[in-house]
Amino acid sequence: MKTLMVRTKEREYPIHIGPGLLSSLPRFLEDIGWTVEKRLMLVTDDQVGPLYANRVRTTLASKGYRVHVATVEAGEGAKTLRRLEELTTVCLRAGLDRTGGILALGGGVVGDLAGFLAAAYMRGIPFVQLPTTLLAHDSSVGGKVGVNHPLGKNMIGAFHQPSLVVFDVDTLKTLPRREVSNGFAEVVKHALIRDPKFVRWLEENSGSLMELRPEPLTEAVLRGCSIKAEVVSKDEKEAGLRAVLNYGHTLGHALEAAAGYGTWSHGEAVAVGMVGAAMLGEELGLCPPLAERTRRILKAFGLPTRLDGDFDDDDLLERMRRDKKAERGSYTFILPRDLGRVEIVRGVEEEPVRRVLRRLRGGER
Ligand SMILES: NC(=O)c1ccc[n+]([C@@H]2O[C@H](COP(=O)([O-])OP(=O)(O)OC[C@H]3O[C@@H](n4cnc5c(N)ncnc54)[C@H](O)[C@@H]3O)[C@@H](O)[C@H]2O)c1
Ligand SMILES: O=C(O)C(=O)C[C@@H](O)[C@H](O)[C@H](O)COP(=O)(O)O
Ligand SMILES: [Zn+2]
Repeated sequence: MKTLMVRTKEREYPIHIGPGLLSSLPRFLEDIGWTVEKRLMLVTDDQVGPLYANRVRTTLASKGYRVHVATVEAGEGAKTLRRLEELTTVCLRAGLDRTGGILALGGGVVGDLAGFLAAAYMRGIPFVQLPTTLLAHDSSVGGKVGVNHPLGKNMIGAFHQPSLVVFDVDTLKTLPRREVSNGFAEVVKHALIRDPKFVRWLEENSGSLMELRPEPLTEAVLRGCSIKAEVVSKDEKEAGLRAVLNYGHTLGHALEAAAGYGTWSHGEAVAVGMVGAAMLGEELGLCPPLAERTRRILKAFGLPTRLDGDFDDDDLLERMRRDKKAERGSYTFILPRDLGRVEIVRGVEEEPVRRVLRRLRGGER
């Protein structure tokens, strides 16, 4: 097992990464001071629940914890205010009070939703992230929690740091292949924004990583989590630096919402968004040619790199102007300066963005 720490101004918490860790959950909870008196609400989805929820509940119950389980439907469609209200009802009926805690067992959807429940329930109770997707090496760390709005991704949310993250990499064995690719989009993102050596390592090891070979897989999760933890520790509330974690997301979020949440996975949309960001960096003369290399690495992880589908450019542009990073309706992007180095760029003109949308539709598949 490897442990990383996230250290913000107000708190610090561990991220444990390794195989078989769910069975040690009672010990990890004890380490952060959660006693058996703490009533727990385990939130999961209807795909993850049948695989892991019973095991987690039984492990905790055997040590004396009282654990309620709340299940939402699998997929992005569950990240809504409606589900938040329903989960609140479940918590109230179960008698959860301010001494209680939430466990988020699942991918980024469950993590964001249950984390927001924890942020809002009785104005805030603690929660623990138990990520089960590769993508969730990103979403479980850093405390961005929330739900979607029809007009934009994650438009309603909060910063609420977990008290603990336990990433049992054995859970990745049951991931469908599309979800493996989905998760690698954020791993590649972490490399592209911060670490050229990690980019080269991913290029060299894409084959064994896609086969989920335990050693390189754990290494990839660790390196991705380390980059996330380092950035969040320096800028918890996105005053500046943290925005680099949004590489590929200005277009990515617009695609997810425009296609209808859940049509494109988050990682697929971010993959196309990162190719677009590299193209935009090239168009604006900010970086050496990077779009083709970005495309190649993402393709090696089975990700899309083109804008296929019935998207209306004006609609996408409007959505990108509404992005959370935007100020006074101008386009803001995270753009590359070089391999492994990006920066926030405000006030981008519309014409180069339109050219990029056209470029993303052309070229080889
Ligand atoms: N808060 C953050 O910092 C942050 C970071 C990145 C992404 N996100 C959010 O995360 C969400 C995407 O997360 P995701 O890709 O994990 O999606 P997800 O939670 O929908 O999981 C993807 C699918 O895999 C299934 N699944 C999960 N674990 C499984 C397992 N071990 N075995 C078999 N099936 C399993 C789920 O039921 C679901 O159908 C998006 O809403 C995105 O906005 C948040
Ligand atoms: O943690 C962050 O900061 C990120 O930007 C990580 C992203 O991968 C993630 O998708 C996040 O939810 C996006 O945040 P948002 O503020 O753009 O909604
Ligand atoms: Zn993301």
